[in-house]
Amino acid sequence: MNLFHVSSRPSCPLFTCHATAALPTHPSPPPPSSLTLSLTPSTSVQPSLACALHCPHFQSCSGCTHELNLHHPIIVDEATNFFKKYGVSDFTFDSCKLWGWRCRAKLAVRGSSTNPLIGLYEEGTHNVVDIPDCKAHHPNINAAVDLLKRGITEVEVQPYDKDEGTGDLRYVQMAVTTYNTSLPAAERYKNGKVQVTLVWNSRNENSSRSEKLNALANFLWRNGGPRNNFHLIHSVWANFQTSTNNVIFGNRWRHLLGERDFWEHVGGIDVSLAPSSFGQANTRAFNILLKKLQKYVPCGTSVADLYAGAGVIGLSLAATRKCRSVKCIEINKESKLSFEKTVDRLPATIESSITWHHADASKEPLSWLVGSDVVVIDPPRKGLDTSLVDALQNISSIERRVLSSSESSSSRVKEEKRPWVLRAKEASVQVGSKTPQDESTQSLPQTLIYISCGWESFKEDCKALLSSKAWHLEKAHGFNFFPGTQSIEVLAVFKRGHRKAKSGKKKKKRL
Ligand SMILES: C[S@@+](CC[C@H](N)C(=O)[O-])C[C@H]1O[C@@H](n2cnc3c(N)ncnc32)[C@H](O)[C@@H]1O
Repeated sequence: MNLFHVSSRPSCPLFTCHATAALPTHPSPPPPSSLTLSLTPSTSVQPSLACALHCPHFQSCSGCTHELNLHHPIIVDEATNFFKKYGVSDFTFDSCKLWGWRCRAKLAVRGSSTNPLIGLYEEGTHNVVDIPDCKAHHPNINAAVDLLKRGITEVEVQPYDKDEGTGDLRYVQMAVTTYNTSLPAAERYKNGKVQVTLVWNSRNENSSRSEKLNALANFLWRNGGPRNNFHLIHSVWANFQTSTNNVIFGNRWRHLLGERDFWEHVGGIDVSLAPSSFGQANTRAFNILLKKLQKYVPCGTSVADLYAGAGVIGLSLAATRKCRSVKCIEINKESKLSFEKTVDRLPATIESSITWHHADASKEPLSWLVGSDVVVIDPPRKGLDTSLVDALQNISSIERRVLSSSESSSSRVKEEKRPWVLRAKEASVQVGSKTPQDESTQSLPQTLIYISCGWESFKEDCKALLSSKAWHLEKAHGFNFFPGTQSIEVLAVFKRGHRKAKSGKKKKKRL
């Protein structure tokens, strides 16, 4: 049985752009799969010629909105102009991997047991479009979807019917790990294994139809597990959800088969990601972003990682930048376990004080900023909570107040009494022998690194931060995290205060 669905990569014709990397200047091989473009507003990209999606589901599926020029979403031009207006004229855009980039997909399951449909909703409806040949998916997600469909039919699983609230299988999450050290590095990506989470329409594993769930999991393992020529399935999990709203996952997760731990290697560290934890969909692009990010964090600094998920960003910085301390703040308690596992694999030589806090970054945001030199924020698409924007806008005056009060009260340290702050601190994980720093004597961040997946909200937040004059923009980079769409990931570096005038010797005027 051939489980490996191989899609032929579309050939990519020559395009024109101003690039820092050496680009072909004459008709020659296709461009590398990843390019860093240093863009000026005059950058020209020939419209219809450049790298195209070539996906049979384009227009029926709502996943991709753009078919041409995957390497250069139109929004990049807008971003280039935006950053130029705010003093950054060397915005770069990394086109990353254009096809087969999605390593994490949440797909709806509908239809019937003899004709299951697995895919995304048609725009503006709850009709599911089957997308077996999706060009954005890692090819092994498509192979696992194919296997799952066969299992649904063989085991006679009823896909969910939203109108009636009947059926068993509602959604499936597929996550690919591309980290297998038993293979040469060049072979690892394409041989990624898939962690499958079946979202089952029952309260728990004791429901009358859980026999079907186990039979489906066994089918996947028998036909895609380690005993097959091609080992496709990493593990099978169940999530139980009976709610009638649109929330995909319920609160109950069960590991059914295969390896419990799911490892990926990004930003220089091994990262554990449970299916319940947030994970970036584009593993390769995320790795490129993390490497860029590391350059902006001086060695030995203290970092606050807000909206941290399983702490991948903070822990990658702890390892590569030898941070004095790293503090991760995340609202989803499910990410805690993955954080702890990742920490267990960090090199023993790391001496940072590392903590993870189950907390809402919008409540008392200042309490998370105090004591850090660098704050990294990576919010969901809707952008920053107003309370955090306020704290960042007023950071200079707050700092003056904090410093003067700590001077006047010299060694008197105010006891923390606010219950929500105390609760969040209690719910924290502390790693390493070093105790967290005494925050009462510390200053506030001088560097703010904003990682954004929502361009519209980023622009608003950025304007608000700059209007306060507390920050200026120093650098900005874009990454093609979602080729085929008009969304890009942005990494923007802000520094405190006014931009320093460029030092250059002015020629003396002759009198
Ligand atoms: C875009 S993800 C980034 C996660 C992480 N930085 C990473 O790259 O893996 C945003 C994260 O913010 C978390 N989040 C959302 N609202 C939050 C809040 N008010 N306080 C803290 N975390 C929040 C989400 O649960 C999610 O894990």
